[in-house]
Amino acid sequence: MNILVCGGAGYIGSNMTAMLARHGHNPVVYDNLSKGHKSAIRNAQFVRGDLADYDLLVETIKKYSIDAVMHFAAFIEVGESVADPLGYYYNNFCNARNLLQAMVDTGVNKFVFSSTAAVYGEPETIPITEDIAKQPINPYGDSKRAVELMLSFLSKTGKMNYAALRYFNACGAGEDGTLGEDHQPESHLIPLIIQAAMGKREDIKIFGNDYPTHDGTCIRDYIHIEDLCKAHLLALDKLDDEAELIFNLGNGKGYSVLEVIETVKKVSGKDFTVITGDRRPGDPPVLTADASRARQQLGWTTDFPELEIIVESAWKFHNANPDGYGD
Ligand SMILES: NC(=O)c1ccc[n+]([C@@H]2O[C@H](COP(=O)([O-])OP(=O)(O)OC[C@H]3O[C@@H](n4cnc5c(N)ncnc54)[C@H](O)[C@@H]3O)[C@@H](O)[C@H]2O)c1
Ligand SMILES: O=c1ccn([C@@H]2O[C@H](COP(=O)(O)OP(=O)(O)O[C@H]3O[C@H](CO)[C@@H](O)[C@H](O)[C@H]3O)[C@@H](O)[C@H]2O)c(=O)[nH]1
Repeated sequence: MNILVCGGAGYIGSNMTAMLARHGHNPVVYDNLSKGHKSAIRNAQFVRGDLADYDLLVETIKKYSIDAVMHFAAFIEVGESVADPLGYYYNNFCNARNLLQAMVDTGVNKFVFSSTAAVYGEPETIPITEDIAKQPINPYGDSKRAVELMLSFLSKTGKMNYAALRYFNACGAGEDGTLGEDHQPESHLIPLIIQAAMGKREDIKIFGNDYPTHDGTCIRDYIHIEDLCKAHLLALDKLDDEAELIFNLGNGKGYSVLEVIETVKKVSGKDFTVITGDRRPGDPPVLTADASRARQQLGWTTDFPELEIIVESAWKFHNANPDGYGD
């Protein structure tokens, strides 16, 4: 299939682009490079453009005879979204609406959407199943939830089949460890700890050690980027017959911040300074996925569920690329 990968220069989108090519698809990356990296696209076809540019979207869809769209392009920082809600609703919701309009107007009716565990807010039950209440507690999660609702209504018109994939914490490096995480600025736990292990930052700060968890630090469900991308291929296949698919994507096993720090110490063989700071606003204590629906309905399996393997792949990437993609 000819697949438009919006946000294909970013962390997850670039891994997806590589996987699509490996599986015989023809990915076309559409990205404004506001956050992504041109070199992460490798030799995939590339259109530099913004999601707000309806005419360029339509032109691109027609030019490359696009059959389906995978949509990764968004702003992704919870804290930033609290400071700039309008910017987040604009890029994550209004621009997604623009993209969907371009698809409907050109007759493209398969859409895979990057959603997030942040749509659940502070869940009352753990592990999280897809059907529990969706009560986002920040503009980032709410902007993603708003797109989900728009997709649900749109699918009922018969004009769009969609999969909303609710990622838990994406991490590690894919494509033989050469496509890793390089966000500017970086806010994600594993790359930040690795920077501390590499001596690129003075320390790692734990955001709160007074949570109701076994060691007081937050628990998250870390999912390897390759396993995450694999689920997109499976979901895409299902969109021939299904109008509406919603899946959690996580391993179902939680690790605390302290356990992640210990794992990086073990994998790297390095010691570094760990300090404890205040809680970060908007952080729920525990987020772990019940992903049995994806396992049952998609036949999804994970190849790299162990945190140590995930951290090893990230460590390898950051050592080989100490300045990330260097741009
Ligand atoms: N990283 C995670 O753990 C995680 C977890 C849950 C959900 N997600 C979702 O997955 C998606 C990808 O995340 P990521 O970590 O790869 O982010 P990323 O920032 O690395 O990639 C996003 C890409 O989209 C591009 N982009 C943003 N706005 C654009 C616009 N208006 N027009 C064109 N291009 C634009 C950026 O340049 C970048 O290349 C996002 O939608 C995010 O919300 C990520
Ligand atoms: O320097 C740091 C950075 C993070 N953390 C903690 O580490 C955990 C993981 O944080 P982070 O890597 O920033 O991920 P999350 O905030 O859990 O969010 C990620 O995972 C969510 C789904 O679970 C997605 O919605 C988001 O897009 C994605 O960034 C959280 O408890 C943070 O408080 C620290 O203690 N110190």
